Amino acid sequence: MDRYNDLKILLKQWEHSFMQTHHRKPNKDDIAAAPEDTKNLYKEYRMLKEAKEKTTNENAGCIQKQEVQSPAISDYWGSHLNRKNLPAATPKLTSTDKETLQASPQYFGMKLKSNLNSLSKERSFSLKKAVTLRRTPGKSRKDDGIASSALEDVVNPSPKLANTSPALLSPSDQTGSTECEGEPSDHFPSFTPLKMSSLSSKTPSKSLEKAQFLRQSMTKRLSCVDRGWLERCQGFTEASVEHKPVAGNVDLPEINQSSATSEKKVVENEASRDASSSPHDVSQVHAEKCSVDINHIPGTPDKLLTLDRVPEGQDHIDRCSPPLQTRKQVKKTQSRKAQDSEGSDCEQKPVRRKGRKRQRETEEGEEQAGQIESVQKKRRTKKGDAAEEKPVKKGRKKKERATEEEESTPEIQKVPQKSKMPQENLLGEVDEEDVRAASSKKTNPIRSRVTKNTDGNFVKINLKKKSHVKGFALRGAALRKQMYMQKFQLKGERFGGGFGRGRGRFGGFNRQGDVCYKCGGSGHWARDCRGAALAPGTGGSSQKDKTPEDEEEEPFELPTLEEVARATGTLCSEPITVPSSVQNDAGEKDEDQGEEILLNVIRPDYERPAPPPPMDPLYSPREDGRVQEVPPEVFQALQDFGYKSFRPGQETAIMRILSGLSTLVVLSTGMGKSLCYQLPAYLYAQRSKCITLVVSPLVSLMDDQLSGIPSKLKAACIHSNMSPKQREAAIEKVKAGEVHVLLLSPEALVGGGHSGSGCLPPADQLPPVAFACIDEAHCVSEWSHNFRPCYLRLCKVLRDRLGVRCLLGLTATATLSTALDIAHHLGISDRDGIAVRSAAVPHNLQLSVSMDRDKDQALVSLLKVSALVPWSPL
Ligand SMILES: Nc1ncnc2c1ncn2[C@@H]1O[C@H](COP(=O)(O)OP(=O)(O)OP(=O)(O)O)[C@@H](O)[C@H]1O
Repeated sequence: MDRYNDLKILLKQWEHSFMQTHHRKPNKDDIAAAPEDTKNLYKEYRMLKEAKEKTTNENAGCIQKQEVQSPAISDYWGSHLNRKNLPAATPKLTSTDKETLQASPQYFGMKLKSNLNSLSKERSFSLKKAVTLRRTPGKSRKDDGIASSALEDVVNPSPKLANTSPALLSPSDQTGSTECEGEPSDHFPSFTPLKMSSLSSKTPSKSLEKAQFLRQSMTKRLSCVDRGWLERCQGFTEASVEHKPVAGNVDLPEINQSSATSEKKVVENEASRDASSSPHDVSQVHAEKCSVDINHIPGTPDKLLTLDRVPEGQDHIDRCSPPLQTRKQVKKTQSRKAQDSEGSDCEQKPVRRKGRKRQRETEEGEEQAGQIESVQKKRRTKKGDAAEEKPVKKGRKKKERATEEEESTPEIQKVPQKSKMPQENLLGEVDEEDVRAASSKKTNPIRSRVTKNTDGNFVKINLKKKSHVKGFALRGAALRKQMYMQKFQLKGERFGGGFGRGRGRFGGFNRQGDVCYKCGGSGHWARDCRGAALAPGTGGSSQKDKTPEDEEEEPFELPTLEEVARATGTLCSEPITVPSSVQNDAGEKDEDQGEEILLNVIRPDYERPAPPPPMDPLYSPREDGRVQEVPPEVFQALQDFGYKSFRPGQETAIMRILSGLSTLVVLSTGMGKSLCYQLPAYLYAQRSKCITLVVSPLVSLMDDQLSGIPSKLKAACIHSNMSPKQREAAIEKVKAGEVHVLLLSPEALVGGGHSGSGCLPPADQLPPVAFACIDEAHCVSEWSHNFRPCYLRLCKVLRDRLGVRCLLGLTATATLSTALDIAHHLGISDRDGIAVRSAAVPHNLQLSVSMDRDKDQALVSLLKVSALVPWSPL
């Protein structure tokens, strides 16, 4: 080769120099006229070239033959015709090679046409044999589309096959190497991959002899080949010319290594290799079998039957089967496939077949293990099987997903992936380490997911429920109780009182008077008291509750009652004598008699702040207790209010109030009872700074009074519908003396609930109260139809807290007994206190009683009376 290249370089240089001098390429005459050295170089170059071409043709034939013989991995037509084995980038051809290759299909195409008619009459065509070849897996059909056209030429146009008579192929049948010699070297100099260059070791003389024979045989063989098939072969041929290895054909080097030396052995030892049962050699054996069978396919269709005769080779038949079928062929063979059960197996996916093969091998191994190994080893085998089946299943899924990727992946790369799986030996045993590795790969991700879910970072939410709370949450009654207690806690914080249950637990000690009954301290209630109020040893606080700080404190003993009485000067000097009868009855308590005497101390009453002194009346009554005559200023005030004269009862009532005499006014509605407190309030306010309290039971009445009060009077009201700020504002006005009349509810004055205090500030902060008017005074009487308990305490609070001595009761509905009862509460002792008491029924109101059962009809008839007709608005 080196000499050949050197000669080529030298001749190129000479031709280059010739072109520079003559400006044209050298022809034969120029070469003949060249120097002797150049001629010799040309001669030597031609010889070497011719010898090289012949050897390469032989190698190409061998490769084509051997690739046909190794369909276990590629296909019938060899890996060089397999599209998946084509290089990614088609290498470029030289100009001479291109011309040669472009010419060759045309030549053989014309040959094919000319021989078509004559050859078709010579041989018959068996569909059955062709059908056998059509059992091609879809995968192979899809991948090896290049070979499909070639297969069509083999199957359908039987005359073409007839052209390659057994006589011509007899040498190849006899020896595997002789068939390789049928390749033409002239027209396909680069058709043979240069991987076969190792065969160039054959002598050139032998090659020269065989070349002529091969030209004839190969010419005839190629005459039956499709032109398109040959054109598709150009790509691979070009790759061979460029000396680039086939990327996907990994079997080729192995074949090359063995083909030159042991090709015959492969054929001869076929029977002996069938006996080989090694699982690792199974594929190789079947591949060789297929290769042997396929050797006969192009020439003799009868040899196609060998595919069906392969006993174990369903898997390998698929591998050896033609890779591609056209759609027409598929349609034609569908019905035949249904009848042919054997062929149906060939159409199964390779992945599934692979898994079945693995299972079959595993079962065989189990059987062997059961015969040889002990029960303990059987268990190991089962474990190994379980671990092995999982990777197989996993492999199936992966293979389904990445079918195309695996198809393009070389077999060499797949082998190490398979080796990761747990392998079993001939006895069916599985290596435990492999099983652990496989199981760990399978189980680890699952475990990680499980730990992730049970980690606590994720909470399972039931969407059917309307709400979800992580962790413990109160529900139902417990939740309502919690909200209830929280409500009272807020109430205690805001108002300082609230419900008793909420005090100790939720606080509420924001009032100054809230102290513990036991120890007198603040901040806790008596039931929670742990202080020193309890006598030592009584067990108020256990030793466990005592903190070290408590133990360090000095013991404090409460003084006895005697000591307190003596200290305060309230100790009674003379002991109280207990009656004898009581002593006899309680003879058992004689021992404690002395202590009772000592405990008989003067207990001071609760000293309320002294009420302010009552205001002096504007007019003092006469000596006989009657009121004075109406002074002119009173009339003046009446005129100031816009009235010219008093109505009946008003004059007496006003003069009694101005005289400081409590009075009960019982007048009908609309008789002018309001003037009875408005005018005295105005007169008192004219004299000095004071206020008049008007207690009204209803807010509506207060509003009505405020709306109808004379402009001379300044009034304000305090009731429950007002906000605290509004109430405080009204109180501030009262304190400032800007209000003459203060209307308020009895609860606001007396105080509601258990607090015992109303909204009014202490009396010392208020202006002096001239008098108090109780509207709807019948509410005071328990016999009234509208009794309100606060009214019972009303007069007491007015007297005791505010120092009110003059009370005015106003009511429109009070019988005599009720009036007397009201007068009793108001402190009206004299009968004249009920100064004004009009008729219960006004004079302009006539009462009548109807005994009719049909009340509605009686009312209608009454309204139709002539006397009521003018009062129709009624
Ligand atoms: N001396 C008077 N002269 C003229 N009109 C008066 C006099 N006194 C009161 N009135 C008028 O009588 C009407 C009723 O007065 P008032 O509301 O005081 O009656 P009342 O007895 O208080 O009624 P009620 O029982 O509904 O409170 C008012 O419009 C008032 O202006």
